[in-house]
Amino acid sequence: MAVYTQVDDQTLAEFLSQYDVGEPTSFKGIAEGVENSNYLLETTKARFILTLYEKRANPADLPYFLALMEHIAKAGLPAPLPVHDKAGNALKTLKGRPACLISFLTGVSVNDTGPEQCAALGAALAGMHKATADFDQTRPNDLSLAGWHTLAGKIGDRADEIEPGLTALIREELAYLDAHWPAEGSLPAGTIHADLFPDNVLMLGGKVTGLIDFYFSCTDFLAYDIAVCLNSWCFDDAHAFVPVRAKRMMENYDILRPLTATETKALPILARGSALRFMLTRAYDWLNPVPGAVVRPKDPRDYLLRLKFHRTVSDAAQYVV
Ligand SMILES: Nc1ncnc2c1ncn2[C@@H]1O[C@H](COP(=O)(O)OP(=O)(O)O)[C@@H](O)[C@H]1O
Ligand SMILES: N[C@@H](CCOP(=O)(O)O)C(=O)O
Repeated sequence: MAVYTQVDDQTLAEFLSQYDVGEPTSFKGIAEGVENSNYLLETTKARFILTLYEKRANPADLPYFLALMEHIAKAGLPAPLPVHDKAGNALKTLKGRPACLISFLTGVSVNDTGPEQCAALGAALAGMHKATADFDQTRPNDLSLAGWHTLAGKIGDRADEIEPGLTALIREELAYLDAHWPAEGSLPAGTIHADLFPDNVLMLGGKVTGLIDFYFSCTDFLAYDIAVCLNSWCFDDAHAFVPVRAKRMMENYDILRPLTATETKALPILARGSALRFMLTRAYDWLNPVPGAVVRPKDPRDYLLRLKFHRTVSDAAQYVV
């Protein structure tokens, strides 16, 4: 459960008086997520999510994230719509933290990532990439190569507390990625979600009803988003890769936005980078728990296993056979 900052009733009432959203009828901390504090708010008018931005969120990036969500929602895709207060502001301050009220989307966070769900994901991801083609704001991906080096430096040799030999493996992998990561301009780029894990996709009856948690979104290779989804959707509970999931996801993505041959060829290296990225953030959080926070840290070793798998892949065709 991720609640780092507690909000009491009186503070909430004062905050809500700045909006035209009705009176609160229920307010609960949400039992998922690891990055920010999230509350489900029900009022006499509607349901909302109240987010207080924590640790990794850079306040300077928040206007970008909110504008992006608004752009996607207005394009007719199921993204949360930021709620503006009576003075027209969406980004506010609560308990000394940046905060925002966003619309509540119906649906259930995906927990079965079978082929049908992966197919629906592929179409939704391509739809998002198409809908953001005319989004004119940009944000560098601060969790790409340079950011991985910074994180690895902060973790240092404590990585061996997670698994003996991990420090050396991280060093070796970073050297490989430095030498092989695609150069800027070599692959189609645009706005990516960058964290489209199953818990950030809501579905009902097999249909995508919500794309949420845009707080790592940035401008990067579009195919990197596919690599993130290969990692987070296409492995089973025993961390074995399931090619039929990848096949259905990529087939459906391709219908809306066909991948170029260069993008397909780059998938193994993008998947290696993406596996390392999530292993590093998880490793950092594992080794540096936030005192007093209500949060369930995620296991970095799951992504170490994925990384080891991608190291055996020399051709993207191996992902779909
Ligand atoms: N707009 C929304 N509509 C419905 N549920 C949401 C919405 N935003 C977040 N949630 C719920 O809150 C949980 C945590 O949100 P998330 O943005 O993933 O948090 P974090 O950034 O801390 O990881 C989600 O798994 C989902 O259950
Ligand atoms: N998806 C990341 C963690 C980021 O948190 P999220 O709950 O916002 O997805 C991971 O699984 O490591």
